[in-house]
Amino acid sequence: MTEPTNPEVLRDGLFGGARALVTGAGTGIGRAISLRLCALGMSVTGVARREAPLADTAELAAGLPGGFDFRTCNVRDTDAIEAIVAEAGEGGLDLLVNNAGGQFFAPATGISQKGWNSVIDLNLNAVFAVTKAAYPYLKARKGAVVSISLSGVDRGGMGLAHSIAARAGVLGMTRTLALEWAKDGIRLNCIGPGTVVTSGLADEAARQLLDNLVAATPMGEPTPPEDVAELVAFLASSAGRLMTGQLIQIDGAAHLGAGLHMLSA
Ligand SMILES: CCCCCCCCCCC/C=C/C(=O)SCCNC(=O)CCNC(=O)[C@H](O)C(C)(C)COP(=O)(O)OP(=O)(O)OC[C@H]1O[C@@H](n2cnc3c(N)ncnc32)[C@H](O)[C@@H]1OP(=O)(O)O
Ligand SMILES: NC(=O)C1=CN([C@@H]2O[C@H](COP(=O)(O)OP(=O)(O)OC[C@H]3O[C@@H](n4cnc5c(N)ncnc54)[C@H](OP(=O)(O)O)[C@@H]3O)[C@@H](O)[C@H]2O)C=CC1
Repeated sequence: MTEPTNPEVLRDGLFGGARALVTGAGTGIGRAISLRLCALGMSVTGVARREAPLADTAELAAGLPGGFDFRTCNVRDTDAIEAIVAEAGEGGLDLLVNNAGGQFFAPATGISQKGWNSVIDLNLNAVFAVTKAAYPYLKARKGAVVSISLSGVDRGGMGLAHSIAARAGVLGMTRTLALEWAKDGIRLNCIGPGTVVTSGLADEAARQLLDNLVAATPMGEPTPPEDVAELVAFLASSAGRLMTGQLIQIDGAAHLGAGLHMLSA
């Protein structure tokens, strides 16, 4: 097997002088993305609601070539997140990673209108607000946007009507903005991880679901957050310079398998 990192492309210092905004940087995939970008020299501003996990990410990033600072904010608070994007953007913005997100598993008949709206707000409306607010800054530096989605967005998934609808919306937005903003040199892509073992799936109640999801993944293993981070770095690098409007599923063939989309909590 080859190493996951191609030294020709993702080499030390690659992102020196570049700046990123990563939502949901306090834990899990967002933390892994932030640390990898910092290791490659990027200055990262992380956003999440809780200060303590963000401070832990900052501690882990200490000593890496890039830098990590953070702001606490609920991405569903449009005014607050737009102000943070503007503040970060004034210093220059090369990469936006829309990672904050999540949902609960429930059959559609068990999703109230409020529950639907909550998940759409978090996983679609907030992504639009952040991406639109970042536009002038990304345009100034021909930057990139990577939105973390879900494996199987184009297939559906039991118990995830709200989340799949939101992520499919983000994919449609991504493809449309890839067209509209191509003239500005801005590229936008989505990554669809399969099952990633993070704190969001760590409690006992989620354990059985996790085991079932992994068992239904053809390659039989979860996706490490570091693999997602590596793909983000690739898409942000010059190696991805002609890649835009794509959904890249990094899921051990979960989206092709017979069973994952049929599982529910
Ligand atoms: C090939 C196809 C494959 C398909 C599947 C592949 C999938 C791969 C594996 C996917 C695994 C995904 C993992 C992750 O996403 S990890 C991240 C983990 N963390 C989370 O997901 C947490 C996210 N949750 C939240 O942020 C919030 O809970 C949420 C935004 C969803 C809601 O926040 P809000 O503050 O608005 O919440 P409220 O408490 O006010 O509730 C709002 C309404 O929602 C209803 N609700 C909440 N939970 C449930 C539930 N479990 N069931 C039903 N309804 C729920 C709640 O009752 C409120 O509505 P009402 O007032 O009308 O009752
Ligand atoms: N884990 C998995 O199996 C998979 C996850 N995904 C997606 O990947 C993304 C990251 O997931 P993962 O790392 O597992 O999740 P985690 O729950 O570990 O991390 C989520 C991060 O987002 C932050 N966050 C959540 N809601 C908000 C909000 N409203 N405003 C600001 N920040 C917020 C959290 O911090 P705080 O709580 O402090 O706000 C935390 O930093 C999500 O979009 C998820 O749906 C996709 C496929 C599979």
